[in-house]
Amino acid sequence: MSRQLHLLAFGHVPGALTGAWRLPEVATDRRSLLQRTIDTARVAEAGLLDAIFFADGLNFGPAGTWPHKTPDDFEPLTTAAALSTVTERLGLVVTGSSQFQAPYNLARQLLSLDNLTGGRAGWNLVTSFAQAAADNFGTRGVVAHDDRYRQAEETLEVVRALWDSLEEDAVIADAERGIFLDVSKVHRADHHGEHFDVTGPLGARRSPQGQPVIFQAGSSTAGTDFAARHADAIFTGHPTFERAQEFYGRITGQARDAGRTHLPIVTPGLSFVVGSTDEEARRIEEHLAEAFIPEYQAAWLQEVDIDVTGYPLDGPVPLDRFASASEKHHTALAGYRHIAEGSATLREFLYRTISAFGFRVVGSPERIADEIQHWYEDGAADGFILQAAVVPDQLEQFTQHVVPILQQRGLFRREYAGDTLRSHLGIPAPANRYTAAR
Ligand SMILES: Cc1cc2nc3c(=O)[nH]c(=O)nc-3n(C[C@H](O)[C@H](O)[C@H](O)COP(=O)(O)O)c2cc1C
Repeated sequence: MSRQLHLLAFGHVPGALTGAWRLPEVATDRRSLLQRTIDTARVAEAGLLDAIFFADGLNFGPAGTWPHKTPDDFEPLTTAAALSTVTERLGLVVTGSSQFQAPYNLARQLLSLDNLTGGRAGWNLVTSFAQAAADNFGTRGVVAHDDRYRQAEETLEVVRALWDSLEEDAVIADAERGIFLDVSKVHRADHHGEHFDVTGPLGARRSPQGQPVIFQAGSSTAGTDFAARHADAIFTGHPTFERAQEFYGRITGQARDAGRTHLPIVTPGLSFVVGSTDEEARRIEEHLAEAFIPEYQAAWLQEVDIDVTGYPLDGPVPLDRFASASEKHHTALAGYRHIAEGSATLREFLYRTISAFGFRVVGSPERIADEIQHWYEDGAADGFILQAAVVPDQLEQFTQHVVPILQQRGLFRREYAGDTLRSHLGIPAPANRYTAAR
């Protein structure tokens, strides 16, 4: 299959802009948060996007953020299940922690979602860096970084073994004999490792796409090593084309070295403001900026060991309040430093960090399409995760005005080629290990 651009959208309401709830058009909107989430998924599907994506930090964030937050932190898996009933083709990618969830539960929930959605589920496997998340699970401190990846490795091994419990043709449904399953095609995981002992089998049939798609976002040495070997698709975030291109070359090189024939898809974050002209986009940007809450953002950054709370917003960025580049937040810190160096004031820095997971473009549909094409054709990305400031509004501007340009240029699909997330992403279904061994 020829190479194809992939577009996913963040599904969190009311959007990626902290303080989006203050915008008059949001504050006076009578839709419930659930309805706004549903509308966002529908816009994503009408725009033929590959998937909608839900991140998850397993905590409510630093206390300094609480006064400014909306309690819309829906749990990703249940949200995706609800959205599956109002969409037909759109992929649904949910974050699940290898650190705090038992592999059996993860395997069961994700394969259930995959079956219930006709093969549209993806798992964003995270190792959960936040101390505040650890505090919610009764663990005494965050497990050391590289140990988290060792555990992630074993979690994924167990989950995949459980997903292989039933071979494709295990179901025979012989009503006459009362035999539903051919037990020679049902397998226990019988896993005994450093962190887990799991017997299995998992009583769920193979999904229409074989198995859920694995997404990963590691950026440290251990993280990229893990992603290069295991991920079907890789989330990442870079403030400049050059950094993204370097990352893309490195991670696909690592995947090749690991012997992978089907290379992972790399999708950096793209934060955008689209208007009919560059001038209009700038006006919309000014309007959005009025809702921004710098105090929220300063408090939020404490989570990645940057503590600039209490410093004058119109003064310089206090760079000595940034942790030295730790493995813990490797790429994030590098990205924030880059932003800090180009910001005249702390206020400007804080505003620009709302798109820290990615590149930011403010402009006409053509300008945004040009950037996408440049990154895609010049080796920096296979696609993007769209982080609209306000959803569904800004996402809809994108699907209505940028997507048609990408289609005209032959970069993006004009219709879905299949019904599963794997078919959108062009990723083959993995063979069941027992079937393959026959
Ligand atoms: C687009 C994107 C989305 C992410 N979503 C989550 C998330 O939902 N939950 C989470 O705990 N971490 C999330 N992360 C953080 C990564 O899982 C990872 O911890 C981070 O990139 C640092 O990499 P490292 O763990 O290899 O140091 C995300 C990262 C990116 C770039």
